[in-house]
Amino acid sequence: MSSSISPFLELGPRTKANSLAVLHLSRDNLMPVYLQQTSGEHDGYSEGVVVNTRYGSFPHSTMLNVPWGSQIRASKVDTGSRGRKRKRVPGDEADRDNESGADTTTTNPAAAALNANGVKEAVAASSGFIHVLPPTPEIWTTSLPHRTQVVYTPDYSYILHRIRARPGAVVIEAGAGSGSFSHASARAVYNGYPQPDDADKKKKRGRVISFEYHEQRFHKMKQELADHCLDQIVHLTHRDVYKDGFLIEGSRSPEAEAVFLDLPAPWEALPHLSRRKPEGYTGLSEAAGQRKEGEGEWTSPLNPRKSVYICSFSPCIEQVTKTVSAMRRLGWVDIDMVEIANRKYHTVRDRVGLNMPVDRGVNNSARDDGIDGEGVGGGKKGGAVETSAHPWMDGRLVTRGEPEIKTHTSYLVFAILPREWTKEDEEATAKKYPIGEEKQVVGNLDKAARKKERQEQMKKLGNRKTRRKERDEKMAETEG
Ligand SMILES: C[S@@+](CC[C@H](N)C(=O)[O-])C[C@H]1O[C@@H](n2cnc3c(N)ncnc32)[C@H](O)[C@@H]1O
Repeated sequence: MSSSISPFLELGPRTKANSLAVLHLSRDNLMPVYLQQTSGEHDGYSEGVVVNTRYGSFPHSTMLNVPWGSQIRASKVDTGSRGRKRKRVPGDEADRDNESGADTTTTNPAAAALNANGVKEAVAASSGFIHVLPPTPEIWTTSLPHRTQVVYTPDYSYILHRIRARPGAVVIEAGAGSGSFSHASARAVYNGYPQPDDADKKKKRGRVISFEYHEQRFHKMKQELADHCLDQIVHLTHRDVYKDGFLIEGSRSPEAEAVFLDLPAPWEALPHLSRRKPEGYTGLSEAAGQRKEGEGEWTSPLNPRKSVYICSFSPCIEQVTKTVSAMRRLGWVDIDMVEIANRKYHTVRDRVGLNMPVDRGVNNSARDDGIDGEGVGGGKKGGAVETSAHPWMDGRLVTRGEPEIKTHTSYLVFAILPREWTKEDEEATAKKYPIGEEKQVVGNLDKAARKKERQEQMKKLGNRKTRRKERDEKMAETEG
């Protein structure tokens, strides 16, 4: 179990060593890396650990302790022993590492300037740059290693809102797949890490109770959650939820108030998400280490004091029909279906003209491009250029929508399972709020009654003011 705070939950202002960062190479090309502080040569590079991309080589030392979002210039890397080890053949892998043309020189590392960690100080190359981004669930979704189809941001932002995933909530999720939804829901429910005195203080911590039955995916995700310091927020269990339901630690209820199902047959999991033992329930398998049908009391995984909000995510309408039928049978209400038709809008500065030879709102050169001398929007290549004091404000601001809506992802079925209302609950409430014995009616529909209400309120306010005035006068007299 990890002890530090997840960068997905509480992000510092700057990048740090041994923490996840996402390298933004181009719009749809993101690369997650664990930034490392190395001492001395690493893998033949005198600058320590180096990331090689088509935009150049980037030693980790150049990406450490910089504000998130910083632009990082490619470096001329010193291949040191790596360069001496073997002769390069044009087109081999090491050669491709430097497609950008960023200089890769072989020098004597001992002769180069070393920093405090004993690695060579990186020297900026003549071209190539990337940006270093913080790991947010949104960025993770676009950069994560895909093990399955994933839930994308436009869908999960809406789902989390509809199932009321908020700090302190307990959300059940199945299946976990590639962990895209798990990361987003962990951030939504996070209200601090569990503390030893939580029970004494009656503090309820937000948690995601996640299930995955594919063994390899389960192990990969377990490791990923530990690496991201999310293992105390997301509790992942290896289980077939159709057979074995959603109880945790043997037969304990997680008392969930929200559920997200991303399963091929959600109607098979739904009976386990009931408040009482459903008719025709076939019980749990012994594999889950839980009681079998007929043994002991039925334990529901749902919070008995709250209405439960569910979303089931299915790619085809036949699955939706079956899910809705099962929900109706099992007492879910307010069932509706939504499809998110997401469309991206690009907002750019449209800068065209003789002085903008290659640039239509795209950064072709690095922000601090001291080498060509002119910076963004300039460039000597295009001839004499006049740039304004704020080149990023040049040109018309243009917004363009994607010509077509992206293909269908999934149908979202939402429903609510109200909390059970017993005779005892009714009696207790009637006792607390007796009908016909209200002390005061606020917001009367009758105009005259409302006027009277207002007058009475004004009178009360006036009385209070007079009383305060009298008290102040009395105090002034005594002090005098
Ligand atoms: C489409 S993926 C989920 C993707 C995930 N929501 C995400 O955002 O990354 C569906 C997952 O459900 C798992 N699964 C299928 N049937 C299951 C079952 N009966 N119990 C638990 N997991 C199951 C699959 O192994 C698969 O990983």
